Amino acid sequence: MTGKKKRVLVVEDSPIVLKIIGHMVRQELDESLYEVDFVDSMAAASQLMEEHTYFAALADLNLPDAPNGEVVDSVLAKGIPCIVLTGTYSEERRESLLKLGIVDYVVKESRFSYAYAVKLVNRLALNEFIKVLVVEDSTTARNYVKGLLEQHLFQVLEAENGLQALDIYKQHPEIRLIITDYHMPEMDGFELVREIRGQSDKTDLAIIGLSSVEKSALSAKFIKNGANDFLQKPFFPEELHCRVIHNLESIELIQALNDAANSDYLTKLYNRRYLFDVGGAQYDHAQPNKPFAVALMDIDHFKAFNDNYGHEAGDAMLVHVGQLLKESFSRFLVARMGGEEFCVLLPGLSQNQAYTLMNNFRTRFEDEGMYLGDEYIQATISIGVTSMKGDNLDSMIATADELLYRAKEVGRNFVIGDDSA
Ligand SMILES: Nc1nc2c(ncn2[C@@H]2O[C@H](COP(=O)(O)OP(=O)(O)OP(=O)(O)O)[C@@H](O)[C@H]2O)c(=O)[nH]1
Repeated sequence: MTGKKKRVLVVEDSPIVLKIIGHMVRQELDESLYEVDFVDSMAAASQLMEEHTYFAALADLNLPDAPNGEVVDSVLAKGIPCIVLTGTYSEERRESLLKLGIVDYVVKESRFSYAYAVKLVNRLALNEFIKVLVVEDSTTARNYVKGLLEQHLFQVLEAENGLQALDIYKQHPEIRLIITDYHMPEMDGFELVREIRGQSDKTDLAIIGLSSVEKSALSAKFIKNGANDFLQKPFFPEELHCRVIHNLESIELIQALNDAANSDYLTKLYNRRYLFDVGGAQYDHAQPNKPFAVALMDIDHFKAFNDNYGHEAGDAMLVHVGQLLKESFSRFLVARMGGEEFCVLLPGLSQNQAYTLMNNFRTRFEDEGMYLGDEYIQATISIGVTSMKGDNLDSMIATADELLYRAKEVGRNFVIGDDSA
């Protein structure tokens, strides 16, 4: 990891609870991303907060030197998102904690509560990169929702009606969640949902509709129009947070499944299936008057490489090729076809341009080997590159394959293009 680690403070006086949280931290928080400090008193926590900048804190409400939640106040006063650990639960306690602006509270009941608290830290780190659009004409209601989302570190954008929301969504297509009211001037919530669903489906963008209790039929209508979920007003902060997290996690899960289905497990490049699905569509929709090149490449004598250095070293070499390809062709679709064969689609590139890029890659690969323990090992690659358009992507790949075969025939570590064939 290149950036600085995020620092998390845990303040808890019970040794047993500290031990369990320590275990959860090791299980849930990647140590290359987080640095966690454990202390058992307000005095020690105050000292550390003077010395470091914290990303988040888990703080016990009752400490021997701070029996009335003073540590929570001081964590919040420093602007640190705070997850409160409390031994007891009561309605008054809950209300007073929420008023303070904490991220969440966790009743110290079982290891599941501690797991929840620790996982929340990870969630906050993800939230920092997520844009949420709040669409609501009442400033008070909008600010309320915005404030709750900001406690969970989301980047919040605001719109007063559906039309404004559409405009903002156009400017920020990376928005992952829209929370929208129903009654608004210019364009109401239903119309907004219908419009948005014409552009993005439920697996790319979540929409939560807000409706009042008196008009509970609105909730069903929101869903029928394409919202992922709804929330009846007035709602508790916890309800909003749970719905938000639940909907984002669903999208993230689907995204992860899609990624797994489309990528190669070893090199993390796209796989053959993705190449033919997405690359095939790219080819079919390419402008007929524009060039389109396809390169197919294969590591030389890879069987011998495996025999000499072992299968694991072979795997490492495949990952190495994948990394170099990603770096060298970041603008283009790169896929692992299977085995030691890779493909790059180069829409818009002429034969000459594609040939030059491929030859540069060939020499780069030849020059930049990799370390296997202390040993520096190198390999070479042969490439076939064509810009002769066929009926479809398959036929171009077949042509590139013939050229690749020629590159092997003439001695390997070679690029063969249409002209040189
Ligand atoms: N380590 C490793 N090896 C693989 C993987 N997939 C395929 N291979 C090996 O790649 C080798 C490909 O060998 P061949 O097709 O005979 O070709 P080659 O030895 O590279 O020879 P040329 O292509 O003619 O230069 C086989 O030994 C496969 O076992 C993989 O995922 N990991």
